[in-house]
Amino acid sequence: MSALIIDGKQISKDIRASIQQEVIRLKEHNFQPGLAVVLVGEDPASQVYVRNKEKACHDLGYYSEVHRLAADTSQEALLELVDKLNHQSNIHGILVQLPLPKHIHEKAIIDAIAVEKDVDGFHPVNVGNLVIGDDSLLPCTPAGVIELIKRAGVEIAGKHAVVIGRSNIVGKPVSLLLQRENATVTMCHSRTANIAELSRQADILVVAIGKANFIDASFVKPGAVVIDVGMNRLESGKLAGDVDFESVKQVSGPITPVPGGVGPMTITMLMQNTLVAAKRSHGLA
Ligand SMILES: Nc1nc2c(c(=O)[nH]1)N[C@@H](CN(C=O)c1ccc(C(=O)N[C@@H](CCC(=O)O)C(=O)O)cc1)CN2
Repeated sequence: MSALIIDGKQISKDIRASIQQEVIRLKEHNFQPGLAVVLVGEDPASQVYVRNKEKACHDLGYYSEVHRLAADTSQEALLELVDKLNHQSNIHGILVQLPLPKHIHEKAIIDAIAVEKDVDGFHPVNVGNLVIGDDSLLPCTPAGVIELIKRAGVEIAGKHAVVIGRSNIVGKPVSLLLQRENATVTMCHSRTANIAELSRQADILVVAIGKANFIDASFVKPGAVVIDVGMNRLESGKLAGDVDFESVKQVSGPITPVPGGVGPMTITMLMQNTLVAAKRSHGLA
């Protein structure tokens, strides 16, 4: 039997359609969510992501500002811009595109974003709230992973989830979110001795290790849900996930492809977070 392919593009479309309905309702009350995106430098992939964020804002009817700054912009100048956006009442979400040029201390910039406008969910207060289970803006890619699993009709509670990768932006938060959904979570990383053995125990396997095609069918229990967060650009220019999709889909249950799986959800969840931040700023959520 062939596995169900979890279509991140279609799920994204469905979520955006309901966001759009809500934005129309808010507009009737003269209220428009606003997102500011800041890009420093000319990294080609970042330029594409920022353009896609700008387009998503336009399509959904958000107010948006994109600040494109030169690669040699100083940390002080960037902090000044963040401070200005923190005080701008028509901006409810601020996103500084990562990675930043090496001379800028990423943490200093993230820490400077107002907690209630941190639609990336990277500010330490939002991370802390996630750890203790309080309401917070959730990091977009991990939130997208949970949404994909749920919309594939998979019950998370009581399952054994194995997360491969422990980054601050994916592995750690996705583990916390799975735990919040009442999964039992095992985290593996580059120093885990028996990754294959542990991942074969997973009912839900989330892979975010940054190594192209690292997971083959021998790592996967028959029927397990497989979520591939990897995005590795091969020398050929092709994009590959961390999961060898062709091999794994022969044994797995529902599985995400790359591209077209988790990736499209990142911007959709950013739009969702911006809506939540905007509504909260007006006491509506
Ligand atoms: N401030 C942030 N910076 C970065 C984040 C983030 O969440 N916040 N994530 C990534 C980049 N990113 C959004 O910013 C992003 C990455 C990938 C996709 C996506 O749709 N991928 C497609 C394939 C695209 C391609 O062909 O290159 C897919 O997987 O289908 C969207 C957004 C790093 N920076």
